[in-house]
Amino acid sequence: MTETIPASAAADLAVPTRTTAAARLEHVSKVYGSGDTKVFALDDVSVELEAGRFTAVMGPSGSGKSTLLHCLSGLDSVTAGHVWIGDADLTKLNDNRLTKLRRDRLGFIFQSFNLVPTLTALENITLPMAIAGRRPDPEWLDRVIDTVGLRQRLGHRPAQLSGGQQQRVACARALVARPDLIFADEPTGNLDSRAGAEILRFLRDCVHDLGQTVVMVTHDPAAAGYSDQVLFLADGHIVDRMADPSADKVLRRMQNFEPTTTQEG
Ligand SMILES: Nc1ncnc2c1ncn2[C@@H]1O[C@H](COP(=O)(O)OP(=O)(O)OP(=O)(O)O)[C@@H](O)[C@H]1O
Repeated sequence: MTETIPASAAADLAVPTRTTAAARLEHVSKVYGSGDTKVFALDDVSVELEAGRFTAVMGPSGSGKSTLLHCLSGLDSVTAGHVWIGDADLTKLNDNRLTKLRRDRLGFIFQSFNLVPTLTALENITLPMAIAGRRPDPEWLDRVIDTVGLRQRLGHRPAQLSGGQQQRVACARALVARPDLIFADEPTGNLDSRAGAEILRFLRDCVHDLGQTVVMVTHDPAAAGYSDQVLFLADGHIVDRMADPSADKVLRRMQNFEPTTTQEG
């Protein structure tokens, strides 16, 4: 037996009703192409992400997971609807204000890390804060470095690091400014299971100890098991929501996955 909430109830749960949201989508659609090639990557999705929670986003390939993350984090524009980060409506911000909001309040961990090849690991980690004219809190910087296991590699350049170590630099870079929200797209995709588990535990601690909010796209039920809740997407809709997931529960849900087109909002 899974403990997932039926899709119809999930729809109700996903409708924005509280004011403590770190982020929310309000009737968001994202359409790619036109005519015969038109794709509704997101189709009238409304969802609220409460502050201080770790949310995993799962679903079949092409269901809209990355699109949801990109729209939610202001990396991509929406075709219709509104996107809120706290009380800021991203669809109303000009490019400069959107860039500033992303820089000051959001952290990103994506599959391609875009480390600067000429900078050391430490310089890469602190670069976004340096650009913003801010200094990292030394204690927090130390904790981040130790947690991601980079203490012995701080002077190395990306080419001198393994793929896993480069990913850990990218994680540290996203975490060091203590952003309100961290958006992660398959953050442990190329890490071995031990290194991946360390990153996931660290993200979970950021949420539970420091009140940060993490939204993570993953295909891995074990990774989703670290989250507080899982949103399941299919065909551009949120079709289910699982509270207090475990890897086993998520795996069973994925195995039984029967995409429906339950409408949100
Ligand atoms: N730039 C684009 N142009 C046209 N169609 C796109 C574009 N980006 C995404 N799509 C389409 O939108 C839908 C959702 O894509 P998205 O990448 O969000 O899915 P996903 O769930 O993240 O998939 P995966 O698990 O394979 O990464 C897919 O049908 C995809 O082909």
